[in-house]
Amino acid sequence: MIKVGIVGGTGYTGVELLRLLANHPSAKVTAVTSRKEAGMTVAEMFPSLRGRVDVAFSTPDETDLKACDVVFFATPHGVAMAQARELLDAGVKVIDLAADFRLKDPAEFAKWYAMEHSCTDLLAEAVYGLPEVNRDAIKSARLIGMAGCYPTSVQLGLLPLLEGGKQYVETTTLIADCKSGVSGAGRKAEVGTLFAESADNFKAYGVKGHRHSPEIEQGLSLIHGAPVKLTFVPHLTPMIRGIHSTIYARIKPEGRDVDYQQLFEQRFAAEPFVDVMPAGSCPETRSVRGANTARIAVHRPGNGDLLVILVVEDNLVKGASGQSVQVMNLMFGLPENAGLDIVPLLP
Ligand SMILES: NC(=O)C1=CN([C@@H]2O[C@H](COP(=O)(O)OP(=O)(O)OC[C@H]3O[C@@H](n4cnc5c(N)ncnc54)[C@H](OP(=O)(O)O)[C@@H]3O)[C@@H](O)[C@H]2O)C=CC1
Ligand SMILES: CC(=O)N[C@@H](CCC(=O)OP(=O)(O)O)C(=O)O
Repeated sequence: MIKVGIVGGTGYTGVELLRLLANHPSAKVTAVTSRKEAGMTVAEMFPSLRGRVDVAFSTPDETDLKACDVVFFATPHGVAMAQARELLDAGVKVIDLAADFRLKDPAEFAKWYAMEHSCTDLLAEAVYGLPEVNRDAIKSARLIGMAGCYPTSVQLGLLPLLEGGKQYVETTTLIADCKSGVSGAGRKAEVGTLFAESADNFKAYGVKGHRHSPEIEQGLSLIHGAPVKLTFVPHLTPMIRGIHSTIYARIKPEGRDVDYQQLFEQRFAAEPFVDVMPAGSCPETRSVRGANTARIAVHRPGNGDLLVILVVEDNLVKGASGQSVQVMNLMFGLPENAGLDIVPLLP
């Protein structure tokens, strides 16, 4: 049994990890931290886990994380980079759900996250946690910087078009118009996610620049093998879970005769967690709620020069905790879908 530690078990991605790992056949949560709720059992805090998780929160200082085989950081940016070195030296694998190990350039990290990177020596070693792109590297990694929630959906939606230097679409005019449910902002108190502020409302944010833009451009440029530019506009929608990304890509002359439905179906045929919908479909966020699946549809309106790619995922599952369990499975040589064989909850 793999011994799992979770730093930040009271947040939305933390409790989602607890839920998913409660059903995992080969992993058990043996340590979970919270500074505010230390002493309380997980089941007292989250009655949804009564009878399923038998562990109590303890403070990060009191928790013996070095006794774990793997530690997930479900914490704000800046926490994992302060502890990763010590854990790795003790032989513990580290999976960070925050952005500490996503961007390869520490100056970009400082610019977007308003803090200096305190562990730059590990940036080169860290592997980006997006299995459909980096599966082999993940299998042998000790340290993972999980892909962000919006970046997961956008990179999956563009993967078949850009991979390996493909010249089907223009790579300087890409647009990702993305919408997220409010759990994407975490469980911390913020005026913008109050019911009275976010319910019955719809708004864009971060239009001038969002911290996921450099992550998406870095990832797409690596996928393509040449610089890729993208305009990313996130929106907040009055739902709890879910991301819907609408991606626009202008077809180049070289891409006019491509059968895009077939391209997407073939690219993802062997992927356990990516479902390419039949031609003409419009995937709904509720079709993936609670599950580790991204559903994708590719459209070419009027058979013209613009591709419209629709991607839905659950931000807390394929966008965060589920994908991080998928990554753990790969790191430990387990079946990739262990603990993740979940039918979405509907309605
Ligand atoms: N929500 C989402 O959809 C997604 C989130 N992420 C990323 O995952 C991470 C966690 O997100 P989320 O679960 O939403 O966040 P939350 O705000 O819901 O939870 C944060 C957790 O971290 C703990 N924590 C806060 N500060 C510290 C600290 N300094 N040291 C140790 N523990 C701390 C909190 O507990 P306590 O204060 O009691 O210690 C809490 O359990 C973030 O980096 C986020 O960007 C990634 C993809 C999607
Ligand atoms: C709705 C909302 O506020 N979403 C968050 C992104 C979700 C998140 O936590 O970002 P990571 O995937 O990088 O960890 C935001 O825009 O900052």
